[in-house]
Amino acid sequence: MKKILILNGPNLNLLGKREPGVYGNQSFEDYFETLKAVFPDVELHYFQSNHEGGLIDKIHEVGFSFDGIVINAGGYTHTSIALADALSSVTTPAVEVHISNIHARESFRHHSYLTSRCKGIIAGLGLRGYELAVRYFV
Ligand SMILES: O=C(O)[C@@H]1C=C(O)[C@@H](O)[C@H](O)C1
Repeated sequence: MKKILILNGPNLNLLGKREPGVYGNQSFEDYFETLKAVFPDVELHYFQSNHEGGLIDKIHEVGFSFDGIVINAGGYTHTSIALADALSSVTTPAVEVHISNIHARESFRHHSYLTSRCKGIIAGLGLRGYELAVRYFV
Protein backbone atom coordinates (compact mmCIF):
# COMPACT_ATOMS: atom_id res chain seq x y z
CA MET A 1 0.00 0.00 0.00
CA LYS A 2 1.40 3.40 -1.03
CA LYS A 3 2.20 5.78 1.86
CA ILE A 4 1.66 9.48 1.19
CA LEU A 5 2.14 12.38 3.59
CA ILE A 6 0.12 15.57 3.23
CA LEU A 7 2.15 18.28 4.92
CA ASN A 8 0.56 21.65 5.64
CA GLY A 9 2.39 24.67 6.96
CA PRO A 10 1.46 27.75 8.98
CA ASN A 11 -2.07 29.09 9.25
CA LEU A 12 -3.54 26.16 7.29
CA ASN A 13 -4.94 24.85 10.58
CA LEU A 14 -7.39 27.77 10.24
CA LEU A 15 -8.81 26.67 6.88
CA GLY A 16 -12.54 27.24 6.88
CA LYS A 17 -12.20 30.30 9.05
CA ARG A 18 -9.19 32.02 7.46
CA GLU A 19 -10.00 34.36 4.54
CA PRO A 20 -12.74 32.09 3.11
CA GLY A 21 -12.82 34.21 -0.05
CA VAL A 22 -9.28 33.00 -0.78
CA TYR A 23 -9.00 29.60 0.93
CA GLY A 24 -12.61 28.39 1.02
CA ASN A 25 -14.93 27.58 3.89
CA GLN A 26 -14.00 23.93 4.56
CA SER A 27 -11.60 22.85 7.26
CA PHE A 28 -8.74 20.63 6.15
CA GLU A 29 -9.78 18.03 8.69
CA ASP A 30 -13.17 17.70 6.93
CA TYR A 31 -11.55 17.65 3.50
CA PHE A 32 -9.04 15.01 4.62
CA GLU A 33 -11.91 12.63 5.47
CA THR A 34 -13.19 13.06 1.92
CA LEU A 35 -9.72 12.48 0.53
CA LYS A 36 -9.30 9.22 2.42
CA ALA A 37 -12.56 8.00 0.88
CA VAL A 38 -11.30 8.86 -2.61
CA PHE A 39 -8.14 6.82 -2.02
CA PRO A 40 -9.18 3.79 0.07
CA ASP A 41 -6.10 1.82 -1.04
CA VAL A 42 -3.60 4.52 -0.11
CA GLU A 43 -2.18 5.07 3.38
CA LEU A 44 -2.71 8.82 3.66
CA HIS A 45 -1.07 10.70 6.52
CA TYR A 46 -1.72 14.35 7.42
CA PHE A 47 0.48 16.65 9.45
CA GLN A 48 0.21 20.40 9.98
CA SER A 49 2.61 22.69 11.80
CA ASN A 50 2.96 26.42 12.25
CA HIS A 51 6.66 25.89 12.91
CA GLU A 52 9.34 25.62 10.24
CA GLY A 53 11.36 23.10 12.25
CA GLY A 54 8.32 20.91 12.82
CA LEU A 55 7.76 20.69 9.07
CA ILE A 56 11.45 19.90 8.52
CA ASP A 57 11.42 17.20 11.21
CA LYS A 58 8.39 15.57 9.53
CA ILE A 59 10.10 15.57 6.14
CA HIS A 60 13.13 13.87 7.74
CA GLU A 61 10.82 11.36 9.50
CA VAL A 62 9.07 10.13 6.35
CA GLY A 63 11.55 11.16 3.66
CA PHE A 64 13.29 7.80 3.26
CA SER A 65 10.29 5.50 3.57
CA PHE A 66 7.18 7.16 2.14
CA ASP A 67 6.18 7.09 -1.53
CA GLY A 68 5.28 10.78 -1.76
CA ILE A 69 4.94 14.08 0.07
CA VAL A 70 2.24 16.58 -0.84
CA ILE A 71 3.44 19.88 0.64
CA ASN A 72 1.70 23.19 1.12
CA ALA A 73 4.25 25.10 3.20
CA GLY A 74 2.01 28.18 3.48
CA GLY A 75 4.03 31.33 3.93
CA TYR A 76 7.27 29.38 4.37
CA THR A 77 6.96 28.60 0.64
CA HIS A 78 8.25 32.08 -0.06
CA THR A 79 10.93 32.31 2.62
CA SER A 80 12.37 28.96 3.63
CA ILE A 81 15.68 27.76 2.23
CA ALA A 82 15.77 25.30 5.14
CA LEU A 83 12.54 23.63 3.96
CA ALA A 84 13.88 23.51 0.40
CA ASP A 85 17.05 21.88 1.71
CA ALA A 86 14.98 19.35 3.67
CA LEU A 87 13.17 18.30 0.48
CA SER A 88 16.53 17.95 -1.28
CA SER A 89 17.93 15.93 1.63
CA VAL A 90 15.49 13.04 1.38
CA THR A 91 14.63 10.49 -1.30
CA THR A 92 10.84 10.74 -1.16
CA PRO A 93 9.53 12.88 -4.03
CA ALA A 94 7.28 15.86 -3.34
CA VAL A 95 4.51 17.74 -5.14
CA GLU A 96 3.85 21.34 -4.12
CA VAL A 97 0.24 22.47 -3.64
CA HIS A 98 -1.29 25.89 -3.07
CA ILE A 99 -5.01 26.37 -2.61
CA SER A 100 -4.86 29.84 -4.15
CA ASN A 101 -3.20 30.87 -7.40
CA ILE A 102 -0.08 32.38 -5.90
CA HIS A 103 0.84 33.92 -9.26
CA ALA A 104 -2.35 35.96 -9.30
CA ARG A 105 -1.73 37.39 -5.83
CA GLU A 106 0.80 39.73 -4.22
CA SER A 107 4.21 39.66 -5.87
CA PHE A 108 5.89 38.33 -2.72
CA ARG A 109 3.90 35.10 -3.22
CA HIS A 110 5.13 34.60 -6.79
CA HIS A 111 8.43 32.98 -5.78
CA SER A 112 8.66 29.55 -4.18
CA TYR A 113 11.89 28.16 -2.76
CA LEU A 114 10.31 24.69 -2.95
CA THR A 115 9.19 24.29 -6.56
CA SER A 116 12.67 23.43 -7.87
CA ARG A 117 12.81 20.61 -5.30
CA CYS A 118 9.41 19.20 -6.29
CA LYS A 119 8.15 17.07 -9.16
CA GLY A 120 5.58 19.75 -9.89
CA ILE A 121 3.27 22.39 -8.50
CA ILE A 122 -0.52 22.70 -8.39
CA ALA A 123 -1.86 26.13 -7.51
CA GLY A 124 -5.25 27.84 -7.65
CA LEU A 125 -7.47 24.76 -7.79
CA GLY A 126 -8.63 24.99 -4.20
CA LEU A 127 -8.53 21.92 -1.98
CA ARG A 128 -8.93 19.77 -5.12
CA GLY A 129 -5.21 20.40 -5.70
CA TYR A 130 -4.41 17.99 -2.90
CA GLU A 131 -6.39 15.20 -4.59
CA LEU A 132 -4.63 15.85 -7.89
CA ALA A 133 -1.25 15.79 -6.15
CA VAL A 134 -1.99 12.47 -4.40
CA ARG A 135 -3.14 11.06 -7.75
CA TYR A 136 0.32 11.76 -9.15
CA PHE A 137 1.79 9.23 -6.71
CA VAL A 138 -0.77 6.39 -6.98
O1 LIG B 1 -2.64 29.20 -1.46
C1 LIG B 1 -2.09 28.58 -0.51
O2 LIG B 1 -2.48 27.47 -0.10
C2 LIG B 1 -0.90 29.20 0.22
C3 LIG B 1 -1.17 29.32 1.67
C4 LIG B 1 -0.65 30.29 2.44
O3 LIG B 1 -0.83 30.26 3.76
C5 LIG B 1 0.04 31.46 1.86
O4 LIG B 1 1.05 32.01 2.74
C6 LIG B 1 0.62 31.15 0.51
O5 LIG B 1 1.16 32.32 -0.10
C7 LIG B 1 -0.46 30.50 -0.38
